[in-house]
Amino acid sequence: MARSLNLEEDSFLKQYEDQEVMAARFNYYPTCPRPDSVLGVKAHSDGSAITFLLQDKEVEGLQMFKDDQWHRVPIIPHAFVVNAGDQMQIMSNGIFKSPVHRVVTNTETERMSIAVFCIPDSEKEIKPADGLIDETRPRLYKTVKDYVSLYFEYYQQGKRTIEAAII
Ligand SMILES: O=C(O)CCC(=O)C(=O)O
Ligand SMILES: [Fe+2]
Repeated sequence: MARSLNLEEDSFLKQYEDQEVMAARFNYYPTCPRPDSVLGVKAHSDGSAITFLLQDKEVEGLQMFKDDQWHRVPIIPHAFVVNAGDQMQIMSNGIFKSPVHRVVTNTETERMSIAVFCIPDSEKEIKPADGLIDETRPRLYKTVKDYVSLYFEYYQQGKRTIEAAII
């Protein structure tokens, strides 16, 4: 990802490695009699740097918000959905966007997924890479630390954490 922005290959990794965390979440969505009013997971962006998601290989449910609309994410069996998280949005100075997504429920079939979150070391400072800041593209985000703790606080209040990091 760094190379695709003409940065040194380790520019993002060196910001966050040492005690970085890979946390897996196993999601189980039972059938729901009222999918019109109940979500499996409310709209959010991930607080990670990167998320690898293995969707259920038969049951859809994940949706991404783009251009003011929700779009279903099709199932590609055995393929991962790779999402940039908020901390990647910060390190890339807004070039890689951390998408808002949600999971809808259905009346017919239960669904499962596994999300693996790659999370920077909570002791490390995360900030936009120097090579991505210039007069035409000013720095967009503050330096953050232990973003995930802040993330859970904001998540519970239904707010987007990335907004707190905007300069
Ligand atoms: O179940 C899914 O497809 C997505 C779950 C998700 O967005 C998450 O665990 O952060
Ligand atoms: Fe997510």
